[in-house]
Amino acid sequence: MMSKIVVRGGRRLEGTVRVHGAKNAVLPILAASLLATEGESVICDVPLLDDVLTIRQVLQTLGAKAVIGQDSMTISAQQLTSCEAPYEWVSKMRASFLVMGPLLARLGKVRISMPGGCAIGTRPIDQHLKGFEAMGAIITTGQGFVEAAAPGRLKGAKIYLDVASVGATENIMMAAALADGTTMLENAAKEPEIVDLANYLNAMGARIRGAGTGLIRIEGVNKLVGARHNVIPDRVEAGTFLIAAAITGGDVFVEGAIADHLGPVISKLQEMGVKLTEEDTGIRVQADRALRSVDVKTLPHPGFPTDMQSQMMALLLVSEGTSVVTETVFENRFMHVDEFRKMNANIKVEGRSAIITGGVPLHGAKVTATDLRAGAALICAGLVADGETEVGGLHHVDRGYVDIAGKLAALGADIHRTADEVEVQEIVEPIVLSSLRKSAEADEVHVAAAAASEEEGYKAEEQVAVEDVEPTLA
Ligand SMILES: CC(=O)N[C@H]1[C@@H](OP(=O)(O)OP(=O)(O)OC[C@H]2O[C@@H](n3ccc(=O)[nH]c3=O)[C@H](O)[C@@H]2O)O[C@H](CO)[C@@H](O)[C@@H]1O
Ligand SMILES: C=C(OP(=O)(O)O)C(=O)O
Repeated sequence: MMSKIVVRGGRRLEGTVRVHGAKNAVLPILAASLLATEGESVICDVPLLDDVLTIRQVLQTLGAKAVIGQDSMTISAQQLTSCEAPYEWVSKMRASFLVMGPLLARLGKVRISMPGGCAIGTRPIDQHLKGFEAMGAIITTGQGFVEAAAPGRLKGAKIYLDVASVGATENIMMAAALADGTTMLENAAKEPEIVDLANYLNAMGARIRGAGTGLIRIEGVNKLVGARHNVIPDRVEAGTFLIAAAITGGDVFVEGAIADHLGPVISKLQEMGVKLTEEDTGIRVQADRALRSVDVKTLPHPGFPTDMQSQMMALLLVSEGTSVVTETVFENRFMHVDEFRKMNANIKVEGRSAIITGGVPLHGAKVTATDLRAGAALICAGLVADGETEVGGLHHVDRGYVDIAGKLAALGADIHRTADEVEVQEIVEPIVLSSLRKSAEADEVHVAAAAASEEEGYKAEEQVAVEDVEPTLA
């Protein structure tokens, strides 16, 4: 039996919840660690998510060491043994494609599976490839793979992105950090995770200016070395808890939430009548009266984040009046609408907009997370629905939330996760790692064991430098 999260609605959330490190920051940061030819990188505040375990597998497949510690990961990438990122991992998680820039810059060649589309949209990679080509890479695609070679070295270039893509900005920034000459990246994405990646790359010895604005200047350097870095708190997880608290009329302190990263979410919640107070170490959310409906349009940062759209929709379901939610970033990010309807929600979709008639009572139902944020949104709706809501499809939720049920239960929600027999039997390593999620004490024991067995593995295994390996590219 696949596990489910079971919520019984009606409890008001109260207390403090701590936000983990940001999934969307740690994934590119771990990919960027491949650029270090000397020294180790120690990445702190690493959330132990399934996506993090996936990128770790990718790094290991390429020959890097990636040892999990207590909320941290230590990466040594001095000797890479492969330039190929296989289908197995890239198909599992699109962000695996972020190793393309580092591998191309570092090794001059890469073979990587095409990430393909996913539930929320087709998600092309044309802007990533356009950037690499402008830097002199020769790219061929076929049989589900992208192969690229940069004879000599990548060259700095002026690159204009047709869409301000987060992933393309990150991939190009990482490649340009080791290129010959200066890259000017125009219409770059401005998300806080891009600033975090640039800070890490600069700590490794890169020369990047302007991250967080639409124009990023990257002066290529000859060498990057391992560095220590603390990942920023997860603004989407923080925003999810702001909404979970607000939907129950609760009073919660979201520790680690950074108001600057949550501007549009905070503004919309305030328009609705939610009280938010910025404190030194986080944000307090209080919602003690009926909420007003608002219209929301998703946009690239600093606009309203698409990753908060479904959670916001859950809150709009319980507010008075009619709201229009328009999704402009992904063409297919309304799959949660049908699931909300199972809970009695009144939503009409017209093209890229969803029209929500709020204030209709929600009823518990069996629903499925259609993507990661949809899962979080359904859990939020379950917190106020009458009766029991059973949320399945938790493999999506586990990609991006560390123990969401445990955190909500600690705030007073009536919520639990059922055991997960099939997944536990099928996935060997994540068993150890998911048990790490259970308690801080267990964490220490298992982390020590995992690290020790890994160290032994390294000793036993003969390391082969990538230069000694037959090129895998045609
Ligand atoms: C791991 C990670 O950080 N994921 C985030 C990242 O995804 P990701 O980096 O994949 O998202 P992008 O910013 O690239 O995508 C935004 C839009 O640009 C389009 N596009 C993108 C690349 C390209 O080469 N061509 C193109 O047309 C996409 O199809 C999409 O419509 O940003 C998204 C938008 O904020 C978030 O929802 C994801 O949570
Ligand atoms: C869409 C998301 O992630 P990804 O880009 O990894 O699919 C998300 O975090 O909501």
